[in-house]
Amino acid sequence: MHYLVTGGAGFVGSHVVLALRDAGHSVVVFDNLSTGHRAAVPADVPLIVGDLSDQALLGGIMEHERFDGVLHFAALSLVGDSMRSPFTYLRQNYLNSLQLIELCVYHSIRRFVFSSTAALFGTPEQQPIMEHADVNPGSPYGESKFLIERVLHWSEKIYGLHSACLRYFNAAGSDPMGRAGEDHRPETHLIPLAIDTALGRRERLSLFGADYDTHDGTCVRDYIHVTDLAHAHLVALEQIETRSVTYNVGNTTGFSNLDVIRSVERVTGQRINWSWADRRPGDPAILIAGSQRLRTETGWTPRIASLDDIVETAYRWRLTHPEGYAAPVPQPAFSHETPQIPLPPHIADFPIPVIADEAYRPTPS
Ligand SMILES: O=c1ccn([C@@H]2O[C@H](COP(=O)(O)OP(=O)(O)O[C@H]3O[C@H](CO)[C@H](O)[C@H](O)[C@H]3O)[C@@H](O)[C@H]2O)c(=O)[nH]1
Repeated sequence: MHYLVTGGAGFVGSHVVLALRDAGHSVVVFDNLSTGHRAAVPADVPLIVGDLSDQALLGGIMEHERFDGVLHFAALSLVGDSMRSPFTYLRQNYLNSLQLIELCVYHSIRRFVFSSTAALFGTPEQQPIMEHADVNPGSPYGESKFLIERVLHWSEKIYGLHSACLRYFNAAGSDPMGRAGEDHRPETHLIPLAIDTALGRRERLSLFGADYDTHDGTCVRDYIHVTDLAHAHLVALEQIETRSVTYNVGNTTGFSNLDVIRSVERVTGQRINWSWADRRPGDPAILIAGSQRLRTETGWTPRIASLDDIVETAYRWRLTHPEGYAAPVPQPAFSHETPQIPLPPHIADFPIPVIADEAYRPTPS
């Protein structure tokens, strides 16, 4: 199959690109490199550097290439950030995705995999959180993802676009073969920050909130290895041959922030210098996945399930990539410059399709 992967230079997207290629699929990555890295895209995978808001460019690419499906990762993804910049999150995540989905329908692309989030559940009473739990986003980030799920719901009902909404819990770790890793700038996620503190690359780690209603007062999260998460995309693609699905993707085990600190200390053999800080706005106390639907319907199961093993892969990547993707990564002589696939000469003038809904309807076969 031939897939377009938006945000394929980012943390989760780049691991999914590897999984797709390992499974024998061909991939084109579309990324504006605002948070992703050119070096995170394998050298023989075409990378088109462009922004999701550039409908003309996306439309031109879809006109030129026949994609069997789109996997959509490009998004702003920080809960705390979204509390400070709600409109930016809603506009960029929701509007850009809406346009992308419209383009998919217009170009008769039949499969769409969407990186959704546990953040759309807010602060649920019941843990683990099942797929049918009430949606009540606790942040504009979670809300923006839920709005896109609704667009996909109607896109299937009216136009037959099959989609998988994968609600990620906390993606962590790195490719066990060392081909990709986590490199956010600035880094805001607990595990890489704790590792960098253990390595002496950061002076101190702040732990946000000591008074949550959890076993030790710190937030509890369900950490899912990014390669297991990537495999969930492969099995989801099989499912959406015939229908749309929504899955929670997690390990079904919760670890507190203090548990994470202890795990990083075990794996690295170093004490972590940390101190308490105020709660971070938008953080729910506990998020633990009920992933039963994904497991029973697809047979998927996490292979790197222990927290120490997850941390170990992240640690190994950091040791070999102390500067993340900024360090020189050996590249073959053939290097990709934008755009990687030949685009039609009239690309810049490609008309933005503003078309009556009727035009989208698949012709009855
Ligand atoms: O310096 C830090 C950084 C984080 N934390 C805490 O560590 C926990 C995990 O925080 P992360 O930033 O690592 O991850 P989040 O749970 O905020 O968010 C992640 O998981 C979410 C779903 O649960 C979304 O998918 C989101 O995009 C993704 O970043 C939270 O309690 C957070 O407050 C700290 O105490 N100190």
